[in-house]
Amino acid sequence: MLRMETLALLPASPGTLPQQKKPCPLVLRGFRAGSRWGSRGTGVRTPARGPAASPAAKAVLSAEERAAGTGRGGREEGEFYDAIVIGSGMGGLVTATQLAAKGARVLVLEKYVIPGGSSGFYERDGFTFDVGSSVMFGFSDKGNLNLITQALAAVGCTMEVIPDPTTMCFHLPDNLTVRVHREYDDFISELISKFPHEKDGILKFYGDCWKIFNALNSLELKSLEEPLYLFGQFFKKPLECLTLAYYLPQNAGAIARKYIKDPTLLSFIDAECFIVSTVDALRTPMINAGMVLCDRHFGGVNYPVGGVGAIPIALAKGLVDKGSKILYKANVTNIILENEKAIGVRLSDGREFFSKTVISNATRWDTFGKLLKVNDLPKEEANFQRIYVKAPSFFSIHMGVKAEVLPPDTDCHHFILEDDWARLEDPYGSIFLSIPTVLDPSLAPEGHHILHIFTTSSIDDWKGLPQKEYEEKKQIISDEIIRRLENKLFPGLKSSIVFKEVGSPKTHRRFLARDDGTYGPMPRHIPKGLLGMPFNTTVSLLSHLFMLFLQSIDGLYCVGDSCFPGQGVIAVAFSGVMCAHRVAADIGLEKQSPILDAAHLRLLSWFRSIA
Ligand SMILES: NC(=O)c1ccc[n+]([C@@H]2O[C@H](COP(=O)([O-])OP(=O)(O)OC[C@H]3O[C@@H](n4cnc5c(N)ncnc54)[C@H](O)[C@@H]3O)[C@@H](O)[C@H]2O)c1
Ligand SMILES: CC(C)=CCC/C(C)=C/C=C/C(C)=C/C=C/C(C)=C/C=C/C=C(C)/C=C/C=C(C)/C=C/C=C(\C)CCC=C(C)C
Repeated sequence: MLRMETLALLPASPGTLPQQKKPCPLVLRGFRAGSRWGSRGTGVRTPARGPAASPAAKAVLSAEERAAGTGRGGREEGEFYDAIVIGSGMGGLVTATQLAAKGARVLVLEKYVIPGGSSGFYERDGFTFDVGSSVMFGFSDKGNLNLITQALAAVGCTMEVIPDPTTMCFHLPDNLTVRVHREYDDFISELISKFPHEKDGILKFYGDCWKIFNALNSLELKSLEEPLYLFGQFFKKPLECLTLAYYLPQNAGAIARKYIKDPTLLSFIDAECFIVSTVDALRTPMINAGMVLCDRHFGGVNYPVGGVGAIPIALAKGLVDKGSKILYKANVTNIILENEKAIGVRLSDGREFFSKTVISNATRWDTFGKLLKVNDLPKEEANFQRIYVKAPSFFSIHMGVKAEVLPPDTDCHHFILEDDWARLEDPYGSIFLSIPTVLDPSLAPEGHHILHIFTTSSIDDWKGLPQKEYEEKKQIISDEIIRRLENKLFPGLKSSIVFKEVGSPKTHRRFLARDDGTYGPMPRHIPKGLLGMPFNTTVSLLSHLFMLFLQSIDGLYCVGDSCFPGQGVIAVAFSGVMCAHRVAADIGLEKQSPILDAAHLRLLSWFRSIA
């Protein structure tokens, strides 16, 4: 039987998976400008809008299957797959479902008991908590960049979402408060009202973001590692592709500095970028900034009914419906190589599975440091580690509070840095706060809200502590963060807490299987935009000499936040779309040209080496 744990990030029991409405068309619920959902603060709630009776989770994974450690279809040893995906984070699931939709037979192997990784959920005392971010980009019903919506649609799934009228509220030093309204004009007017002398600069910087977003939004998004597709896009949309090529090696901070001089406004742009990349604007690729700073106004930030964890559950169900498989409690310990080609994987319990291709959704540090048993780090990996280091992990607090502690019309997402801009990137400096029950009250018992608070923290702070000191440290740091929130936003917060669970970087490492609990890669120095970020193929373990003649693919691919374009749920979804396209081409499900491939992959590899 599944052993119950009391640490954060673990569902309370198989019976307490969040329930999800039966699939229904994507619907953006209307919202009243200036007012918010429900009548928070009074304890009176709007009618439950969230989960209906049928738990989608059960459709994905029955209690018996969970106990047996298998998904549907019993034991799969001996079967041969087109692709094995290690890990069911959003990156892995999008790859798997896209491949299944193209007709491939896929096996997803997930170490944990439910799908989703950092986009998973857990339940406690009637609260349904998102493990990671509750800020969902790419989840609208328009354009080409709604990649979450498209990923669900590819396997016949749709979900109901709730639009967030204010995508973020910044609480910054010198009492600067900026609300990022869903309507772009409202946001820009608010920002200009705080910095009237920088009106031109503001319009130019965010104008450049729109150039990027509009170019991205006009393309059909597939693998940039597939030359037939890439040349086709250049042919169809030359200006848009050249715009993207122009911004590819640039960072947001440098562009902001071309137009803006006010140091406080530049610091605000740093904070905007920190959310996108966990580093300041000078180190944030302009393409990523353009994508996020505009999608929040174009498609908007939309929250899925039933919580973020409902997305991977729906994808896992769609995958199974397409005839592919997912196994839980399947801890991959080895990628099996034969003649320098990845041919399968071995699990910690000794089971082996074989396939044409292997795709790792584990971080690159885990993939190349633990799963691949090779003596020397492949040259491309060494190059990646030269440019990128592991971003710190997170200290997170999941709380249930009495509803009356929140003032009426409280926003859903907040970023708090009270006194000193210099503390933006310091451990425990900036605080991220999401209150998803502002949008979907059904995630908490009547009269209560969820507060999900997180801040950066390094695993080094937590290593080697005896259990008692570890618990005391969690208590001290969480008390301090709650005190800061009490001072800045919610007087009386501490006494309103009815449930609290604290996770440290060790918790993230343990439950998300991420090396040092890292949030993802961050550039060591100022990067050349996105130029150095690896795509999905891994360069052959054979000598580079062969690369012009042999396809530089050894059957192993990576997907997730340590691949182009980096951290973020929407970013890993794009990584999944790219990966699935490249793999499908390599196994004959999409068009490809081996000769062009070899030259193109070599060229991209050279670009990365000069980054
Ligand atoms: N606090 C937050 O807001 C937060 C925290 C972390 C990540 N995130 C978001 O999620 C993104 C990451 O998504 P992702 O898809 O790259 O990865 P992920 O970490 O979400 O998922 C990886 C999955 O692979 C599984 N896995 C890892 N090693 C395995 C092994 N050896 N065998 C079997 N399964 C294994 C893990 O259990 C996990 O489910 C981040 O960039 C970030 O945007 C958010
Ligand atoms: C190839 C070559 C060389 C060239 C060519 C040119 C071209 C064509 C190019 C193209 C390109 C492309 C297509 C690109 C794309 C890109 C993309 C899609 C991107 C995306 C991105 C995204 C991102 C980054 C995202 C992110 C997000 C995030 C991170 C989020 C987060 C959140 C959080 C943390 C939460 C917060 C909270 C609070 C505050 C509460």
